[in-house]
Amino acid sequence: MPLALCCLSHSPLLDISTPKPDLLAEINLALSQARNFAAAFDPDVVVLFAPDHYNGFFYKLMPQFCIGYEASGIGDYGTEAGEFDVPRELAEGCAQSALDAGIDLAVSLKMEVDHGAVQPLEKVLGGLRAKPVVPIFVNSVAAPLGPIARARRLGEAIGEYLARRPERILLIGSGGLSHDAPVPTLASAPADVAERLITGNAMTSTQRQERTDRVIAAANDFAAGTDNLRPLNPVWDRALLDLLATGNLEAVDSWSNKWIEEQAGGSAHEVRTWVAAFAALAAAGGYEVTSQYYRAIPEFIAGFAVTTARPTGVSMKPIGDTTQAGEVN
Ligand SMILES: O=C(O)CCc1cccc(O)c1O
Ligand SMILES: [Fe+2]
Repeated sequence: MPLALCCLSHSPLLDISTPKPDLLAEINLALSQARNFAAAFDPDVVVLFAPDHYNGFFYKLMPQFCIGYEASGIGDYGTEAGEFDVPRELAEGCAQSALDAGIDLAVSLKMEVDHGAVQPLEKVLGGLRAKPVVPIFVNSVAAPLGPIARARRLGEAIGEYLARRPERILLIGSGGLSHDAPVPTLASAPADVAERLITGNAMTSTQRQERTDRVIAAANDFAAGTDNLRPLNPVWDRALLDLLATGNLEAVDSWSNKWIEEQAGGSAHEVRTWVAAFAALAAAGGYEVTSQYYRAIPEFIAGFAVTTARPTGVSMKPIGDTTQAGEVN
C-alpha cells in the first residue's frame, strides 16, 4: 500500500508569537495544504521521525535513534500531553528492519517526547491520538552526533519494511531547517542545567516557564537583529529542499556535521528527520513533491518549511491544491 510524506519545521513560537497578518496567512495556508494532503491520503498509521530537546532523552543514556513501543507527550510549550496510540507490531517491525540493516537503534517502552514530535501531529492530523503513530527519535541536539548519512540509512531500512506492509502509511519528519535555537549544551551549560541534561530530573513549573520565557525573548531579539544566534540561511535551506525534491538523497552522505552547523546553525541537525522520512519514501520507489512552502522566519527562529510528497504513478484520492506557496526571503 502507498506511503506518503509530510515534513515540516516545528517551533514553539508557532503558537506563541503572532507574525504579521500576511505572513500568518501564508503559514496557515501551507499548514492547511499539509492537513488536506494528509486527510485525502487518509493514512491508517503514521511513522514519525522527530528530535527531542532534553525532555525525553538525557545523558544518563543518550541513543542516536530510538523507536517508542509506548510513548507519551510531555506537553511543553502548550502542546498536547498524553499517551500515544502506538501500533505495537508495526513499531517492532520497524525496529527489527533497522537492526537487520545494521542500524543499532534503541527501543523504549516508556518514551517521552516533546513539541518536536507532538506539534506536527497537532498541525497535520489534529492531535497526538488522531492516528496510531510509531514515534522514532532521531538525535539532532545532544552531541556527539553520528553522521547524517546514518539518518538516511535508518529511513531507508524502515522504508523498505513499510513498503511491504498492508497499511496506508504517512511519513512525517519534524524539524529544521536552518536555525540556531537557544537549546543548552552540555559543554556550555551552568552546573545545575548540565546536571539536568544528564539526569532528566523533572523541571518545576517555574523552570518550565523560565525556559519558555527565554525562548520567547530569544526569538524577539533574533527578529530584532539584536541576538548572537547564527543567522538563518535561506540559500542553504532552498538547496536542501531542492535536493530532497529531486531524490538525490545520497548527496547528504558527504556532509559533515561541522559544515552543517557553520552553514545553517546548531539546530539544523534536525533536518536529519527530513532526510530519514524522504529516504523511507524513496525506498518504496520514485516520488514527487506535491506542495512546498518555505520562508525564513526569524520570529520562529526557523528556516520554516512545509513539504508534502507522494509516490509517482500511484493513484490516490485528489489531494486538492498543489500550488507552490511562499518563496525565499
Ligand atoms: O525548547 C527548546 O529547547 C528549543 C525550542 C525551539 C526553538 C526554536 C526552534 C526549534 O526547532 C525549537 O525546538
Ligand atoms: Fe527543535
